[in-house]
Amino acid sequence: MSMTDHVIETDGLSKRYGRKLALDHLDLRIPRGRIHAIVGANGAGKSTLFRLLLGFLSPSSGSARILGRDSARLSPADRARIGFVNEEHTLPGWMRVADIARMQRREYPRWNQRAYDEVIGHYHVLPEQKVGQLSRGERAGFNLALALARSPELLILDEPTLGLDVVAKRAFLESLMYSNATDQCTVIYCSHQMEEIERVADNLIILERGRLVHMSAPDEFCARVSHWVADIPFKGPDAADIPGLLERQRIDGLHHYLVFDQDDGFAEFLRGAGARNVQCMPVSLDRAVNAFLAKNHIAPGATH
Ligand SMILES: Nc1ncnc2c1ncn2[C@@H]1O[C@H](COP(=O)(O)OP(=O)(O)OP(=O)(O)O)[C@@H](O)[C@H]1O
Repeated sequence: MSMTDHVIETDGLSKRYGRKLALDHLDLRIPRGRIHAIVGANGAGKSTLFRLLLGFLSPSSGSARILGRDSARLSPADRARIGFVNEEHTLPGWMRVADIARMQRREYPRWNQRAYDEVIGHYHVLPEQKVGQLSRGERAGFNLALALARSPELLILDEPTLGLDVVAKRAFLESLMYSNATDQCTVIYCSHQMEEIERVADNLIILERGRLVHMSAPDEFCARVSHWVADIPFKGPDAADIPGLLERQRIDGLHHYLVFDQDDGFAEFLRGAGARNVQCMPVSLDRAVNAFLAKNHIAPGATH
């Protein structure tokens, strides 16, 4: 482990695919412990970042370290400290659940049977079932049970609930959140599902076109976005004049504004623009992140 105790450290990390710059001088530091969510629009560079961190791709420039090791030179022993679950859940369909668990128990010296039993206990998975017979949700749970039982120091979950129904998503999140095994490791959770992130994440990391644009606790981020409703006759102020504007809409004759980093001064601004009634409302994380991502030209400095 490095002196700084960051599980992930990138310095000026860039990845270019031909003319496309997928990661753009990314400086990211993720501290050890807790659950960190990485979010970003499609194509923001999340999968590229994971591939670079795990050494499956080489950077165009800059460097990446994972658990204090250079990503480009990970040994099998380093890899054994890292768990990775994605939506593909690639296990041989013809093998039985019990046989895979037995094989992994032998293969991984830090195997934690209690963690395995605890997580798999959330699912109706029978040991004699073949992987190919499991439902998508059961397969996701089985993968999570295996990943946590290997006692990783770092567990990367890349869209692990993609394609699962609401019940299966909830089962997955609960088995993750209530597992004692997660106390011992740092979890990186990558998802487009904000309600999941709201429930599990301690830290929210937002990537936009290969750059880090925000990092803070999710509720701190939410508190910086506010929703204002104003009763303004006629068309209201021009978008270019509205401070911190992320999104605006006109619904039933009322003007709705989602704005970033605005305080009571914004009410004054709206009154100055002719508003008779002004109301401010809190915003869900889903709404806040999506409005933030939809608005390209506002990119506040990342907070560490
Ligand atoms: N092998 C490749 N060749 C060319 N361009 C690529 C390649 N892989 C990714 N890209 C481009 O790099 C950018 C980042 O892609 P990446 O898959 O890392 O994004 P992402 O954030 O994981 O997206 P999503 O949320 O859709 O999975 C995208 O614009 C994509 O088109």
